[in-house]
Amino acid sequence: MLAILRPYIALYKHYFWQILCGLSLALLTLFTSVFLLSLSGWFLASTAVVGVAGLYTFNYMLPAAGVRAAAITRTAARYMERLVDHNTTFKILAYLRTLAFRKILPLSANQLAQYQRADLLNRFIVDIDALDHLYLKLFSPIVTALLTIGIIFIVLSNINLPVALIITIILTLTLLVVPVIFYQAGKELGKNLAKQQSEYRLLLINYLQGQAELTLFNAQSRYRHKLDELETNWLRNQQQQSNLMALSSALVLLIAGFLTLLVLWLITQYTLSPLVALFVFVSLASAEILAPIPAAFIFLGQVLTSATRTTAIFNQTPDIKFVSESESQKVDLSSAMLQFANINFSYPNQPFAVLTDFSLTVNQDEHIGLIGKTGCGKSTLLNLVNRAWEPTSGNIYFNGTPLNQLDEKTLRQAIAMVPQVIAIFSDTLRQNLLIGNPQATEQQLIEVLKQVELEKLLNTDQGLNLPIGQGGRALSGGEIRRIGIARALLHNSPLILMDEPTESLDQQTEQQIIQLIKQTCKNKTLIMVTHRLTDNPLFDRVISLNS
Ligand SMILES: Nc1ncnc2c1ncn2[C@@H]1O[C@H](COP(=O)(O)OP(=O)(O)OP(=O)(O)O)[C@@H](O)[C@H]1O
Repeated sequence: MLAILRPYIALYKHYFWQILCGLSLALLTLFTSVFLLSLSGWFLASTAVVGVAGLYTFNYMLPAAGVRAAAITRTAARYMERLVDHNTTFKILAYLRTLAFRKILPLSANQLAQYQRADLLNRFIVDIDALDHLYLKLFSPIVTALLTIGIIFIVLSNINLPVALIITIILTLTLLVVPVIFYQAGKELGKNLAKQQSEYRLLLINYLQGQAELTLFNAQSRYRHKLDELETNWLRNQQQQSNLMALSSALVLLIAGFLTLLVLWLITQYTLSPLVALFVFVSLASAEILAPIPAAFIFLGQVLTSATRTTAIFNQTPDIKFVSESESQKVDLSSAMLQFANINFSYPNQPFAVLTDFSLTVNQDEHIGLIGKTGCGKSTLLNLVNRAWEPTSGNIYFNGTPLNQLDEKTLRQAIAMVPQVIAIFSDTLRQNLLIGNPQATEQQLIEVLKQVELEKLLNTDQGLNLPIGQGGRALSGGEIRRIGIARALLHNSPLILMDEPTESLDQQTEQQIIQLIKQTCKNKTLIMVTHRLTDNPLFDRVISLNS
């Protein structure tokens, strides 16, 4: 268990002072609680003893002021403790989330393919969120309770060692044994809850994304039934978890009550010093010290599952490694010549080779059309140039330098890609274009929109700030391709890769796009995957991958 949590606990050293401050405030809160209880108890008992006779002789003011001061200090300290602890937790979560993002980004398509998108999102949000229990509900209360018990023992042992020992032993045993019982009782439940939460999100996201199809095929209710079933089970488990938590609080209260009775009995039995009455209040307050801990252990199963799932992401090392900028070979980026030398490639766990001993030289400013039967490996070839995948053997050279000796920035500068499916982000037209080149000026953006014949998108009051994508202005298939081409043009790289840019377009739009590519790629090297021989006039050479 510790091995799973160690990497996350190790993070706490970066937040040492904040954690120390949080712990001190937690201690202050607990001690003012004990003090408040003791003083109020004493005050009530004393006023009862002196009765009306003490109206003019008993000093009511000082203890009353003490009670008020303790109550205010307790509230303020609790508030400050929550503020500091939550701040620390948010900082830790922010660090973990940034780390997870940094780990996910360089993973290859193959590595990411093992996760469903919704599952990845789940790990990123829910699992990392669950780790906040670790500090807020486990680490901080346990350390505070241990310190409090230690300090209570030191103070009480000076008054009466045997009773102090009895209280300390009972509190320590409760701290050690009760959480273990509740951890065991809640372990499976926690695992199931983490799993069910993740499954529910996955199913819900699929349901929402595929709602149009589900409605068209009248399959909504069947899918909904699955979702409802999962939700019912999930709620049942949540209810069981709440029952366990209630049971843990009841048990802790019972132990605190028992301890109080025991101390009272000891005082009356052995007529101990009146100061020992303080022990009664400590026993009463012990419920506050211990109560959060068994409940936290019920969540431990969930935290462990989330930690395991998060660590699985953190431990992935990218399949494809880029050399650093300082190690990178310098290449000329004003033009592009590409050589494929004896490339062999097969996808992991696939029995057949997609490319076998493939060699080709694409000269500077040459336009190559890649054709071949569906599934023969055309898109794969472009992805090898992009280094989304690595050839099993053989090398690809850009202007004479092997691709794997270029750092990522240089490679991305060298290549612009128009993929088969172009992502339109739910953002403004401007931001969607700036993906191609964040430094592009307003004038360049307008110019490129004219080049790809999309200037009509500027005919609104919003201009480049027109929202597009989900929730914004809808774009036709041809317009989306043009946005893809516009991004590639803005990128201004010497090599352009296009994966079926005219696929599923009508003949007229297809011809317009071909003309557009012809014009805009005049002084660039182009490799374009196509199924259509009508694209032929665009190419200097057509390469068939079938042969
Ligand atoms: N990630 C992957 N894992 C395993 N096999 C894959 C993967 N991607 C593609 N393939 C397989 O590799 C082969 C080549 O795929 P690729 O997409 O390169 O073909 P293509 O020639 O571009 O096809 P199309 O013309 O239909 O787009 C196909 O048999 C495909 O099923």
